[in-house]
Amino acid sequence: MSAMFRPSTHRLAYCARAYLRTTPSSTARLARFSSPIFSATGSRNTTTARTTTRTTARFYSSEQTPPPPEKPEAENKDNGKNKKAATSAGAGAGKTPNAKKPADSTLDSAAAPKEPQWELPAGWVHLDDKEMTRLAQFATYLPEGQKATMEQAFRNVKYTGVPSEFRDLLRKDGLSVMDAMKLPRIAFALAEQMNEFEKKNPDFRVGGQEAADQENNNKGPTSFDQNKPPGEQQQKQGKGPEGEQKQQQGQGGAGGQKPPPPGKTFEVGDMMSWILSGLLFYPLYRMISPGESSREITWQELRKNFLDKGLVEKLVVVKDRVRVELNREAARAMYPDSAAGNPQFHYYFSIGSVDAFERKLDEAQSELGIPSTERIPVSYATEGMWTGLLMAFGPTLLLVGLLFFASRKAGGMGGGGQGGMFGFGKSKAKMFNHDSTVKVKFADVAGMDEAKVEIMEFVSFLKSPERFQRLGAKIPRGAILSGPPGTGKTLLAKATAGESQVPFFSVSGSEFVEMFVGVGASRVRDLFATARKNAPCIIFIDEIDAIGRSRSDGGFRGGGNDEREATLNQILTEMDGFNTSEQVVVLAGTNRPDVLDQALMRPGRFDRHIHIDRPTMKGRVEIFKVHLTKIVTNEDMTYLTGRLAALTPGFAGADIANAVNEAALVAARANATTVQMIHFEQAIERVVGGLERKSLVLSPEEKRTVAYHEAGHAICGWFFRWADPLLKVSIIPRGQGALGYAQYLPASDAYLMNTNQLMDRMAMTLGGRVSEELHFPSVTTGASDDFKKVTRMATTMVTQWGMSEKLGPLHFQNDENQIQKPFAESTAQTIDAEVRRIVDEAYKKCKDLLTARKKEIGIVAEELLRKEMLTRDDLVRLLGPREWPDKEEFTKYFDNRTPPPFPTENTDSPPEGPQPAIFKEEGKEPTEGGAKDVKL
Ligand SMILES: Nc1ncnc2c1ncn2[C@@H]1O[C@H](COP(=O)(O)OP(=O)(O)OP(=O)(O)O)[C@@H](O)[C@H]1O
Repeated sequence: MSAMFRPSTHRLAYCARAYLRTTPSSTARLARFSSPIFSATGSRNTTTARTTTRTTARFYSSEQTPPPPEKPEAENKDNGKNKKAATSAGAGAGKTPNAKKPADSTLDSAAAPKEPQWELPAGWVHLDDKEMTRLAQFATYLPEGQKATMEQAFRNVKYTGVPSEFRDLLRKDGLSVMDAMKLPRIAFALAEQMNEFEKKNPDFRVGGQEAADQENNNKGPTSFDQNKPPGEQQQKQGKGPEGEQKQQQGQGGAGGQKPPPPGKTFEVGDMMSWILSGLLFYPLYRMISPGESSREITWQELRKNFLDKGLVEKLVVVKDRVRVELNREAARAMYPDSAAGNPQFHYYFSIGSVDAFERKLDEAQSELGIPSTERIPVSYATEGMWTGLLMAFGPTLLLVGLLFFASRKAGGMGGGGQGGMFGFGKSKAKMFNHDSTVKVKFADVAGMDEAKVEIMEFVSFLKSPERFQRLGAKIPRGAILSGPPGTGKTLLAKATAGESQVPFFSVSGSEFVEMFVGVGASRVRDLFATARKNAPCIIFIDEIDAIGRSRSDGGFRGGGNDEREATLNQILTEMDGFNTSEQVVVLAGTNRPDVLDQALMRPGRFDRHIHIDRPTMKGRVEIFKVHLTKIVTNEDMTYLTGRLAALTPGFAGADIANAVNEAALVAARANATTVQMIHFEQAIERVVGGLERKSLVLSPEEKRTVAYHEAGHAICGWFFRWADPLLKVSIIPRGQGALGYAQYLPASDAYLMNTNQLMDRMAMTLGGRVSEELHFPSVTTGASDDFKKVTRMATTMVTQWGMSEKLGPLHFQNDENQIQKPFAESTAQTIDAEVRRIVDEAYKKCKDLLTARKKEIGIVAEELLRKEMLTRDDLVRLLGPREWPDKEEFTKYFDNRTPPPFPTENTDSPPEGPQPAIFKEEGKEPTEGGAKDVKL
């Protein structure tokens, strides 16, 4: 076919070419000539524009009329649907398709409700339609989500204009690295200008305008859309006439960009970062994704798609590749949906040798009948060393530069501590102010009267500072609230804010720690700056040990502390920087006051150290009262709170809150209408001992062993004078690995223990094993945990409590982190010998008692096997009343009262794997200073 029509092809090709060639700098002219046409395309008639453009292109094809444009092979695959659109455009040459509204009229009628008030600043210029199209390309390569926003942001450029240097860049065919470096400056100027514009013309706010666009969607595309290549418009509006029709029916938005929520507006910072990211992203994207700015094609594709259609303007040979320079306007008209019309996009093909390429090109041109004077120019370029280097390292350098820029901004070093461009350095403190007032009051914090008194002073200071200032008193800058977890430190800080009715900034120490060095310090700066603005106020830093650790520890642990130290230094500086009249109080919470840096604790910073310990019996009663108000119960409150407090020695406020809530859950599970004593007891048992594991079925042999083991403990507790009285013993497995469970009621909150109490407790702990020895031919592994406790107790007696005559009143702290023991080898031997002596004594004491009470052990164990659980009353029935008087609280809450029936509850399944310890009694042995943690 091509052979048949060759003469006419030649003629047509010659005409088209003659037109182009006789015009000096054809490309430029063509572009300038076609620009108004494109504008008219947007405004009047798409097909006319395409036809006109096509006549300006070089046609060497074998048909008189331009052939239906085919897409380049590669693109056809990706974008086959576009082919239809292109074909219809080609076939429709000369016809008049549906007209579109003119750009300006659309803008006036739809996008812009009225003419904006705006004067172009000096050095700024308006963009023509072609330049607006180029501008739109900056958004082309952005991710979908950002693209629409970027396009909206650029829409107002029509009015605001751009710096003239930006227009120069837009006119260029490609951006150099130097050009790319100008972009941030331009972006800042542009963003500023656009914000100014929006301020003066609220109707033109990007979000608002978009909402208006959405409303006016039926009326036609916006001026910005019209400036897009026709292909893109077709894509957005649906294909061909149907698409336009749809749009006329008000459905055009369906195929177009997703409109943002109506009324959404952009802040200055938003605008800046959108524009900046768009402008930066574009060249960056182009540099790191060369695959998107160029595509390899074959010689056949070149011929079929470009050469035969007269679209090739020039060929540039670079080593073994040939870059194809197309007539952009013609290419765009022919392939509206492909990248061929994009001036930044290049096709290239590989060649075996330059000679072979030249020969092939000559043959092809001869076949197409192109006279030698009109042949496609071929130039030969060498890419310089710098270009090569830039291509190799440019993307990396740009990325590194951006990261550096971001981290500097993040650290606030360049941003003056304003939180940085991306807000890394902004404090994450939660602010509670008058609107979101902290509702907690001192009445909600129970059982810490001394701590409340201390902190009350801060409240008075914040409420009436003159009372203190009059007398020349300086108010403490801050207080450290320390204590075990869950004792109500955060609660107390909140209550302080709630009582003083001042803003409260709450932040956790760990929130200052980030990957970037300097972020923590920047956040501290930001926090204190915000606090000063909101003074009087309270800052609460929870878990301050995350950043306030002693700096001398740092070196020992090895590197990586720079960030933490910088943050700590910043806190120190900020706290020093307070003016005494500035009403900013800093409270901090920690479980580890011992590790804090001394500089933090010195007067002038956190001058007050408020230690909040686990609550006493009285404290627990009060805390229970606070939490029971949230629960539906008909129990006698005085008795209930007293009994529950007696049952929960060692519980912190959080444990109590949890136990009360658990009781309500247990009651709800049982479909009860109110929460009763049984539910509370069940909940406490659950909290202390873990879930019952009824699914763990023991063999009769094992059960028997467990029963005798537990009976041994119970008998010891019953007959040793200083042991804790037993409350309940059971052989129902509970929690992790505990096959038996005994609950003792410790002698109130014992803060001091004497040697007698310690010896009786150790003997009682060994009771399980001794009972096994007395009743069975061999012993089991079940007593391992008991031994651990006994050994630890004896070691502490010897090394810390000065309870060994041989060693005397010495304290040996054996630090596990230290390789060397802090005592001589002979001392170590003496310690070992003394520990052994004490344990042996306890063992002997236990064995003597249990041998004498072997019969009683049998009675208790058999009853236990029958009933699975025995209460104190059962023991009184079986063994007679206990010889030694019990504590007052014990008799008050546990004697002469019917013991609650043994609660039954849902069970969990046993954990996987072997369980080495088969008996476990809950509770801990006394710590330094007495038996604060006592068994249950
Ligand atoms: N004294 C108390 N009075 C009433 N409720 C308390 C008390 N102490 C703790 N609670 C309860 O325990 C919960 C947790 O307490 P909070 O968070 O204040 O403990 P914390 O000492 O800050 O713990 P951590 O050291 O783990 O941060 C509180 O929300 C409250 O319900």
